[in-house]
Parts: sequence; C-alpha cells; structure tokens
Amino acid sequence: MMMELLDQAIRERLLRPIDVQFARMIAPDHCPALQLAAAYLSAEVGAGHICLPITSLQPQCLFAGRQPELTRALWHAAKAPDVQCWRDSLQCSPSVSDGSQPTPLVLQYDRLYLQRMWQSEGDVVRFIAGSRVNEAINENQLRNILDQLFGTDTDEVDWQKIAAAVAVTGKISVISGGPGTGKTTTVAKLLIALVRLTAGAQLRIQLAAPTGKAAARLSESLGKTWQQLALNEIERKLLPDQASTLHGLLGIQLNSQRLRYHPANPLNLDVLVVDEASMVDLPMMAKLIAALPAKARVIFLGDRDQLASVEVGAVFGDICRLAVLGYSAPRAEQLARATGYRLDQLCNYHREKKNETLTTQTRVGDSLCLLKKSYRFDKKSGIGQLAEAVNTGKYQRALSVLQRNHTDVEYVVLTEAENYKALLQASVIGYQTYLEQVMQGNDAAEILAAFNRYQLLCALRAGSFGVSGLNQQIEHILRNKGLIRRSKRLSNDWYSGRPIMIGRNDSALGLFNGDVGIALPGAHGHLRVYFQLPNGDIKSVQPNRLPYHDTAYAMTVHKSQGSEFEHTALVLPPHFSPLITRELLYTGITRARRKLTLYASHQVLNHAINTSTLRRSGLVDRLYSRIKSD
Ligand SMILES: Nc1ncnc2c1ncn2[C@@H]1O[C@H](COP(=O)(O)OP(=O)(O)OP(=O)(O)O)[C@@H](O)[C@H]1O
Repeated sequence: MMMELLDQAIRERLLRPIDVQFARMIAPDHCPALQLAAAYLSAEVGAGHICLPITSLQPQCLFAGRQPELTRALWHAAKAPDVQCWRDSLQCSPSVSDGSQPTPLVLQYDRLYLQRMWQSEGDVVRFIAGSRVNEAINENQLRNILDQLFGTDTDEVDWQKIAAAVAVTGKISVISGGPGTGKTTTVAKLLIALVRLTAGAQLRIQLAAPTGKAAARLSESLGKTWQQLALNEIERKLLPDQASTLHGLLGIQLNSQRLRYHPANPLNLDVLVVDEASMVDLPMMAKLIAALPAKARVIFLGDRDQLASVEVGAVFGDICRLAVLGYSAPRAEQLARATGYRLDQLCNYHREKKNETLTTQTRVGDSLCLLKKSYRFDKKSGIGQLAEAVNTGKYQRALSVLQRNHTDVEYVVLTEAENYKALLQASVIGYQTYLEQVMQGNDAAEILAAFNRYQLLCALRAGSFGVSGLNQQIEHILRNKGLIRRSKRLSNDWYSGRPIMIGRNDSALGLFNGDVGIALPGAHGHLRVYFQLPNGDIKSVQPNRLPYHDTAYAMTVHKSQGSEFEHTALVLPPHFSPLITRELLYTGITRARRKLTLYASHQVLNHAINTSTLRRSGLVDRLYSRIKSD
C-alpha cells in the first residue's frame, strides 16, 4: 500500500524515483512509517536540507502542503499519528540508530539523517566547537599593529578592526558582511597583522574560494589592497598572491572520491582564508576540515544573507546565527584591549554575562564578527538601499527604491510581451561591445574583461524567462544582426565569441563549475575556448575537450555566486515559483557593482521578498547540546 502511494508521489512529482528506490532498499514492507520517512528524507536532502525533523511528518507539513489528498493518504498509510509514534517506529527499525551503530539512517534530537550527513555535520560541529581564543598573545604588540593598520580613532567603532582582532586572536573565525563591507580589506590587513605578530616565523598562508571566479577575485582584490599598504620585503614574500579553488586546494580528483589532502596527509599551511564561504556545502566543509593540520588557523569570509550552497546545507549561515549571542565578557574585554574601544562601544557585549561560564556556543559566538557598513554603496545608492530592503523583507520599501529614479537602478515592470522584447534588446546592447571586440580580433584577456561588464541573470533555468529560453532568443537576435556567425568547422553550437559556463569540475583540465570562457579563433584559425585562471593567466582549451557546459549570455543567480558584474540585469519570471526567494533576489541584486536593471512584476517581487529559504539542519542545536553529549 505505502509503496503504491510512493509511486504515485513520483508521478505527482512530489518525489524522485531515486527517493522511492532508497526507501525500498532500506525499509521492509511491514515498516510503512520508515518507508515514507526514508523516501521523504531522501527528497529533502535532494532539496538541500541536511536532515528531516520528525515533527514535519504531519499531513499539513509533508511536501509543503502540495497534493493534500495524496499527502493525507501517505500519512494514514504510515500508521504513525503523532511524533511519539514516529519516534517509536523509527527507533525499532534495524536501519535506524542514534549514531552509535553504522546504520543507513540516524535519529538524533528528533531529526532523521542519512548516516553520511549526520557524520559530516558532527565533524563540523566538533571542529567549530574546538574554536579557542588565544590568550597567550602579546596584547600590547597586537594593539600597536592594529592601530597602525586601522588607525586609532575611537569615536566610532570600526568593525573591521574588531573583525581583525577576532581573527588574529582566535583559531577559527567567521566574518560575514554584505557587498563592499570590506571583508577583503579586513582580511588583507589581518594577514599582515598575523605576519607581523609572528615576525621571523615562516607563516604558510593559503587562500581559497569555492569557484575559480571567486578565487580570482580574491587574489586580485587582496593584491590591490596590499599594493596600497607599506609592506617590507619579508611581508610581501609571506603574503600569498594567488588563491585556489577548494577543489584545487584539496586535490580532488576528477570523477573520484579520492583527495590528495586528508587527515593522514594534511594540508601544508598555518593559515587558511576561505572566501565566499556561504557557498561551501556540508560535505565540502567536512572534507576541508578533515584536511586541516591541527594547529591551523582558519578564517571564513562570506555573506550570510546570500543563497546557501547549491548542494546541501548552509553551514556558514548556520554558524552566523550564533552572532545573536554577542561576545562573552572575557572576550569583549580582550577585544576592547586589542582595539582601544570602550566595552560599551562593543554593542554586542552584555554586561549581565559578567560571571557566565564559557560554553561551546559562547565560544563560537566569540569567533564571529558581522560587518555592516558598506563602503561600496553609499547611503544614496539605489543598489545598496534595494539590497537592504530585500534583505529585511520590506516590499514597499523595495518598491519605493525602485521607483525613485536612482541612477544605478533601473526597474522594468515585466508584465507584457513588449517588455520581453525590451529585455532582449537591452541584453543584445549589453553584449554588443565584447562581440565587436571579438570581430576586431582583440586579445582574449580584453574580450573576457569586456564580457564581464554586463551579465543577464535569471531566477530559473527553464522557460522563456529562464536561462535556456533567453540564451536561445539572444543568440537568435545576435545572429540576425550579424554579431555572431556559426563556425564551419565545428558542430552547430560553436561560433567565435560564444560565451560558455562550465557546469562540472574537471581538475585534470583545471576548470571548475562556474568558470566562464569565450570561444575565439586560435593560432590556426580553429576555435578554442579561453578562460582566465585565478592567477590572472589566460588558458585555452579545445571545445570538444570541455566538461559539461552551457551558453552563458544568461546564467542562473545560483551560478553567478562568487562573481560580480559592472552591470547586472536580473530577470524574475512573470509567474511566481517557490524557487524565487528573498535570498535569491538579494544575491542577484548584489552581483551588480555599478548598475542593476531589474525585470520583474510587482507581484512576483512581493512574493520573492516574503519567501525566505530555510535549510533544515541540526548544526546549531548540536552545538548547543554538545556539552551534554556528542
Ligand atoms: N574602512 C574603509 N574605509 C574606506 N574604504 C574602504 C574601507 N574598507 C573597504 N573600503 C573600500 O570599499 C570597497 C569594498 O571593499 P572590499 O572589497 O574589501 O569589500 P568586500 O566586502 O570584500 O566586497 P565584495 O562584496 O566585493 O566581496 C573597496 O573599494 C575598498 O577599498
């Protein structure tokens, strides 16, 4: 009975065949509750959640209220009317344990996990909980160094200085801030502070980011910041000039689970900076942590309000939730001594915590710093105000920003076919400059830079307002205008100037998911695809050797994470989809450096601003309960 209903759920697109297959594998026919829980858990993990709270196994919550009749039938067939029954049914199954046995499923704190997800989450919890503040540091020396780097003005708190103090005095630190809040500037200075504090020691510093684009941006902006600061020869030598992708850093092999770096062969570094950490999924985070040497210091940078990782989990966002705790009293006092601010200026500090005992969660809170002041967008900037309104869920405010004629924000109400044409025409104008450079035979670096100035972002992949429809339409118009011409030598997809985005990592080629390249004639006239590497070098690859890729006039907001464009055009489809969330909108808006054009209807915009993504995990609760168990 249950399996028949689960098969029906596949037909209704509530479940994927793989979810039901999984349930079949681990749950016998006489355990309908386990069958439903296993299939639903598999689907939830497929949707990015780490676990399934068993409290959500109720008819009104199952499958987010879609297909209520089928959902109710599934729930009845499970014969588990309340949470206690679910607990009992699951706990008595040989496929479920509390984690002490190697069972396929783990039930802990009323959350059901796949064994490997539970394991990875536990690894991250243990690592984060191991965060310690370094009390042995020479505070006078630190104060002098931070004063040199950040100045001595104490009228207004410079949270960048606090963030640097947090990172320099802690083993693990997490710095979150929106666009232009100075994360890179802070990390540039705090790395100098670390080098100065450990004068004479050969500090091994490495930089990494989840995508090639983000790694390239990190190398470039750190390099620029260091150029502006007075550094001596030794400091220049110790500060790294290149960031790598996390895949490259860990030596992840193509189509293999094997890593070059792991607990038995840890990474050769003392300090690791991970930028765009909100994009790092749980399995990758667990791999990274496992490969770190015991004494390594790690600094995670990111924006907690952006979309979470494409795969499972939102580790960075989860950890940042502990920022509400503020700093413990001893930590606030140490930070005040290191930076010269008064305790009452550190607004996160709570006096009533004076005699508290330090717990795991307060120690994690002590490792965080949120940067809020944007140096890129001033108070008058439309992009900054719009991002803020979206992030705080204020639709009316967002609408008034959009309607106020800011020079950096253009709003096109997307309701009619006319506006669709206008969107296509604007995109063609946006891409015209780089295509003219392609025709003039300019060099690849110049063309790649020109392509980067304008980017069309879509909320969805499918449909005429999605990536596939817009790519097709734009190519069609560009061809009619003579701006692109098909290659005679290669299959129909290829032509000089075709922009593509890599969709799968290929470590042998050194190309990673999200890398953007442009097809251009090589030395013998044959098309090759040119990419800019994280170190700024240009490399070219034959089109037929590329891993999975797509045309990239339009790309999804998900794929654009870690990149920024001078002019970003963001398209929301005219009909709402649950995939269009506040985080997606915020991420899309904040990809724009100087200009944003938003194509959206009022209604979809309103829905998006009021739909916040929740990635279910047990990370925060496991951190809280670590003292008792784990
Ligand atoms: N304290 C500061 N005073 C003045 N300008 C600053 C300060 N901090 C950063 N900036 C400037 O603001 C801009 C953004 O800084 P930065 O690149 O460090 O921010 P970010 O948070 O890393 O940005 P992104 O969103 O690109 O990751 C840069 O031009 C930088 O020089």
